[in-house]
Amino acid sequence: MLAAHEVGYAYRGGRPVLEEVSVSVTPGRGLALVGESGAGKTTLLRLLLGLARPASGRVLFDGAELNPRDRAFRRAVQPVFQDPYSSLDPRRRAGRIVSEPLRSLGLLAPGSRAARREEAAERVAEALRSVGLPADAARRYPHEFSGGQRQRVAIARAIVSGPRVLLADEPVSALDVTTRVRVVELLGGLAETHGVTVVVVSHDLAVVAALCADTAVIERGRVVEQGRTADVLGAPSHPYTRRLLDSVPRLSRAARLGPP
Ligand SMILES: Nc1ncnc2c1ncn2[C@@H]1O[C@H](COP(=O)(O)OP(=O)(O)OP(=O)(O)O)[C@@H](O)[C@H]1O
Repeated sequence: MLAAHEVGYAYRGGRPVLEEVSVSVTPGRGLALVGESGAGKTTLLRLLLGLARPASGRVLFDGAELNPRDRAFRRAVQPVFQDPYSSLDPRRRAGRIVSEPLRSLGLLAPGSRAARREEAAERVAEALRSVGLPADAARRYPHEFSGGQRQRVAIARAIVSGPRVLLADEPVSALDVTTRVRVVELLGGLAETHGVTVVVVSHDLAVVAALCADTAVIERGRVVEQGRTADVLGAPSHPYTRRLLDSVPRLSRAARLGPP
């Protein structure tokens, strides 16, 4: 459905950030991209979103070279960003924010202005319901929601067009722990009920295990290990993955004990 085939990428004048990276998204199987900070995960997500073009290799959507202007692609592949504070326009009501993809992708049936507005309102209400927000949330501005609710608004905007893939970059890392669990459950539920496949960048391996059947481990711009999440995290074959897993108990122990 969506794949990177031996892609390479470098930011202007810099060293390569990705080298010969191949990953593919299989319908119904969430894919996690994990690796240390700076490994290139976000850059890979940007290539899969068509926000940047690979310097070498190819990004394919439904078997053909990805064209970011292709409406079918823009409808099918939607982003969810890390920080719902900065990804939602503070001057617009949630209803307007969530309906934006319907307008920009021309998904409203042709008809009178009033009929289109009514259709948009119905589809927005349905998307808001799907993410567990009341329909009257449409009238509120982003600052009138909690962080978790704001991320739900962002997810409603991502699903309103009926996408096949959600590309989510650290979708819950800006949230507190309890809210995080709820939003992960929401994403997992949407994957089942709406048939969307999630591609998630996360440093939280619990999130990865909950959402993704497959995992690719990236170290300094290269995929060093990939396969079923249960295998990759359960019995890692690459020393880098083992180090990544080893750092988890250390981190949670440190968090429990607090500063020395
Ligand atoms: N706009 C940019 N211009 C130049 N270099 C960049 C830019 N964005 C990222 N980089 C560099 O590219 C490399 C990969 O960054 P990227 O954000 O893809 O990593 P990441 O694995 O997502 O890291 P993190 O987990 O910290 O978000 C890093 O060395 C980073 O410094």
